[in-house]
This record gives sequence, C-alpha cells and structure tokens, in this order.
Amino acid sequence: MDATPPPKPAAHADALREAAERFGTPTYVYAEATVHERCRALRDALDGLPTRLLYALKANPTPALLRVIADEGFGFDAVSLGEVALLRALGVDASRILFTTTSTTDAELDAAAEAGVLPNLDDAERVAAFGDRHPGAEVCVRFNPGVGAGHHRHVVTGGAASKFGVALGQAEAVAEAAARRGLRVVGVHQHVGSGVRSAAELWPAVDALLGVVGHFPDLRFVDGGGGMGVAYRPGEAGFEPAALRDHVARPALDRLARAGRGDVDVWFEPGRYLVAEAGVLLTRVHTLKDTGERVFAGTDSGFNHLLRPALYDAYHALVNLSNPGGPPRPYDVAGNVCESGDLFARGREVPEIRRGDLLAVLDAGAYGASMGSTYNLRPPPATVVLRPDGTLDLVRPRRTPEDVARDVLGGAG
Ligand SMILES: Cc1ncc(COP(=O)(O)O)c(C=O)c1O
Ligand SMILES: N[C@@H](CCCC[NH3+])C(=O)O
Repeated sequence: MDATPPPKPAAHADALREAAERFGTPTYVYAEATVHERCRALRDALDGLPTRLLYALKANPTPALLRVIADEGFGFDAVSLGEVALLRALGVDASRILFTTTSTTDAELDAAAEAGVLPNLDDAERVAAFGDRHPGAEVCVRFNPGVGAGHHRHVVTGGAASKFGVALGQAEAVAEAAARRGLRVVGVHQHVGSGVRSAAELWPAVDALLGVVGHFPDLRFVDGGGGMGVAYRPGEAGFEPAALRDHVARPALDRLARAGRGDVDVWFEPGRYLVAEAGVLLTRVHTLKDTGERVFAGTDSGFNHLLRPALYDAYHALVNLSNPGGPPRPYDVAGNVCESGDLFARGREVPEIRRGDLLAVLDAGAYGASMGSTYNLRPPPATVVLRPDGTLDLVRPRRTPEDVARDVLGGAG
C-alpha cells in the first residue's frame, strides 16, 4: 500500500458545504492537493528510472488541473484535435503531447503533425499512408497486446475483440512499410484497458509489446499505456505506484537493456489515477419518494453529469454532508433525467437523508464531467477548485437553461 493515502476531498467536508452554499448545486469540486499528491506518488516511485509520465486528459480536461499536472512535469496523451488545441492554448509545448488516434481522419493526423505533435497510429495501412504523406516524419505505433484488462468490458482495449491497435503479428510488415517511406518509428505503444488494479494485470500486455521492439531501430520509448485504477469501494485497493515500478517499469527496462536497447525509455499515460479521487459531485436531494418497497432520493443531478453508474454499473461512494451521523438507511439515489437507469446507487445505505440534504458523490474526478452531456437540455454542473490553501474558486460558472437552449438554436434562431 502507499505510505500516505491521498487527501480525498471528502475529508474537506466543511469546504464542500461552503462550496454548495456559495455556488449552489449540482457542482463539481476538485481538490488540487489531491492531484499534486497523486502526481508525486507516481513520479517519486519512478524517480531515477528512464521513464516519462503523460496524463490522458480525456479523464478530466479542467484547465486548473491540467496546469497542476503540467507543473508536476507530466506530458499529455491527447486523443483529438480539441484536446491538442486546449493544451496548446494553455501553453503546453507540442513536444510534450502524444496524439493517440483511432479511426482518425487524414486531415486530423496532418493537422497534428503540422502542429508538431507526435502521432500515435493504430492501423498498419494508416502508418503506410501517413508515411506517403509525411516521408521522414516520426511516429509512434500502437499495438494490440493480445490481452486485455479493465473494470468493465466496455473499457477493455486489448485482445482479439478490441478495435484498437496493430496486431503484434503485423509488426514486421509495419516496420518494413515505415522504413520504405523513411518514416521513423520512435515509439511503440499499448493500452490494456482502464481500471486495472494490479501490476499483474498490466505486465503481460507490456511484456507482449516488448516482443516487437527488435523490429524498430529508431525507437526512443516504449509506452505501457494507462489504466491504473483507484479504490472506489470501501476496503478496495487501488493501483500501487511501487508495483508499477517493481513489476512493470523495472522488468521492462531490464529486458530492454538485455536486448541492447538501454537507450529506450519506458512511458506510462495514466488518466483516472491522477484525478478520480480529487473530484466530488455535489448534489442536493429535493424528493424523497417512499413507495412502500423502496425509498427514492431524487437529486438535482443525474447521468448527464456522471454517467459511470448507469454505463458501467460503477460504484461511487455517497456521503450525506448534511447528516453525516444519521442512522444508515437504504436508498435508491436517483437523478432527474427521464430514464429509469438514471440512478447513482441502488439500495445503498446512506445516513438518513432528509429533503434538502446535500450529498457528495465521491471519486468523481475522472470520466465524470468529461463524459457529461446536456441530455434533456439540462446545463452541466458548475466547476469549483479547492486550492491547496483552502480557497474555493469558481472556475466554470453555472450555465443556465437559456444558455443550453441557445446552444441548441446554434445562433440560427
Ligand atoms: C490510449 C489510452 N491511454 C490512456 C488512457 C487512460 O486510461 P486511465 O484513465 O484508465 O488511466 C486511456 C483510456 O482508457 C487510453 O485509451
Ligand atoms: N470512461 C471509462 C474509462 C475509459 C477510458 C477511455 N479510454 C470510465 O469511466 O471508467
């Protein structure tokens, strides 16, 4: 286990209550200190090893958090031109960005290359086509390691059923096609899946990827992907940074050294691990419906703000900030979206909820806001950042129903 558990925002109950008073609900609150701490835990574990860490910003592109992560020395794994544009607008140098693609158009790839961002290509034919358009360029190639892992089948990205990556068996052909076009393959990449909780699940994929290194003489790095999971349920264990060092990074570097490739670094690109525990979704209960069989606690949020429970049956701990010492009772905690699957939890024991109580949905910092929508034309939550000195800053004001309606009208009237 890690020596120091991260300071989860739930520990800042008073600040969360203050945020709800000042800025209303629903609101996402992100604790910068937690992001700093998670960055340092990974960085310190890998200290002294020829490694590099990128942040997969699809997990949460909130600019305040990107600044923290950039300041901690991380590069970035971007998956769209929008993400690249955001990073560039924040002053992140193109050399710190990997552009990981799948089913990406030639125009997008060309724009990324133009911007000086390293493309990570995941199809053999597209590598050759990119080489025809950009002879002599540098690229990374994403492989499918043949094995997958993850917290739900939707987020497993390796293995025969996955749409991602070049088959390992095509490595030689890709290398030849690249060489014919003077394309320099400077990185090979794999991402096994998301929500991986042990190095034992990650290593087989990295091990498989290392098998293709011999085909690529220009290699500077092997990217072992992201996927490091966090503890969502009480008593669960998250991914241990020391295990990443001892059971993935070191064995990979040893194997590279034995193959005479001591000049090749090992990269990782976590998303969730850096931000999940930093985020809380604050929501207020305004309806308590007792059907005789179940009690529904109806909130002012829903799966338009946090999709994970509906999409993956994901568990997020719930805290009643208004009545933390109340007697536990079972609730179906529901949202206000017009779908039956719009529940944060089913039959969950929570300290007694009264109408008007403030709930905190924990560990909502990764794939919460970033997967949000305006379904039912409800505006997204406001965004508040809890600075390390305890200051609460509203970084994205609440938008109104009229704002959302205007977006739909598209200015066309
Ligand atoms: C290519 C790639 N890298 C990194 C990540 C980050 O994953 P996670 O948030 O599980 O660390 C993802 C998302 O699963 C991904 O698709
Ligand atoms: N959205 C997923 C993770 C998938 C990451 C995308 N590669 C989740 O919430 O768990």
